[in-house]
Amino acid sequence: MFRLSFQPYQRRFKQALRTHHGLWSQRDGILLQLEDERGRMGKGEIAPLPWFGSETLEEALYFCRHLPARFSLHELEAISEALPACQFGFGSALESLSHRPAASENKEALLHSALLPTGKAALTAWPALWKRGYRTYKLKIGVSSLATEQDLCRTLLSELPPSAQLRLDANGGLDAQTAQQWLEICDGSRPTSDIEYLEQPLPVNQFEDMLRLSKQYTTPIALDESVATLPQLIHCYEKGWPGIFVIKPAISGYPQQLRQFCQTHAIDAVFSSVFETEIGRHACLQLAATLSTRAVGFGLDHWFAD
Ligand SMILES: O=C(O)CCC(=O)C1=CC=C[C@@H](O)[C@@H]1C(=O)O
Ligand SMILES: [Mg+2]
Repeated sequence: MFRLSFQPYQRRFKQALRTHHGLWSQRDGILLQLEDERGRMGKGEIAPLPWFGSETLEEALYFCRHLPARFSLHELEAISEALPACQFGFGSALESLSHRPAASENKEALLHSALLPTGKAALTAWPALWKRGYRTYKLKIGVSSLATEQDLCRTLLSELPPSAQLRLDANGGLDAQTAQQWLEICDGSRPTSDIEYLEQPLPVNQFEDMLRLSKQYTTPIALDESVATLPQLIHCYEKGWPGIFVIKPAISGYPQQLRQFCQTHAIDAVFSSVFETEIGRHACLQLAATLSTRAVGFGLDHWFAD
């Protein structure tokens, strides 16, 4: 049997993150601790991202508040699929309690990608991140006009050193025509271009259009919102998605199930943060270290006040 203690937290961003979903200025989450009958303790984090399809913070708090004072492993392993952030938080706490040390020594070998501020601020932000060792950057698009963002992207690519890689993330904010225009530019600048991939160009309900585009252009397309939870990821895999899968472990569901799927299916995965704290980040990077070779999207500490 287990007992739970938990604490909601808030982390304000230094500057609001502007994406096609809107403005996001504060990360709200829950830190939890499990204790078993042998006195072993395990820490976990619940970091919901409702606009990606996870539960809300309120739903996660309701779940935590309504667990009995002592509960069984069965109850821990039977959390609803409607609560993927809770599944991750309790699943990773269980792993840390039983000291399931995944290949954490690889964590240090991970390459990291830094999320740039949206718009022209990206041009002044990347040099300091370069000095800190980042060689992969992500730029949000699908927020301003196509012409404005394409000019910005061209300027950024002209400034970045040749060894840098750039990821473009539309958060589903393009339509088929503008996605095609972006892919023309991306393909047109290959092979010298540093554009690694175009992330979630179209809304989740346009899978077939993204599948068609993935066959028409060389630049890889990465699904993110479309594969936010493990059931969604499996669904897109079974529909034959040939491209990259962006995995946000903290909202994907049980880490055990995610590990199992990725170990048995050779998918091209990029592990990505949801701006969680060090507790959730540690659990996510333990997964990334053994399941992907691409830079991980956890270069976010510059988004928070020191
Ligand atoms: O993946 C990364 O490189 C950093 C994390 C990141 O970009 C995101 C985290 C959470 C919500 C989103 O706005 C955004 C994304 O779409 O990937
Ligand atoms: Mg994304």
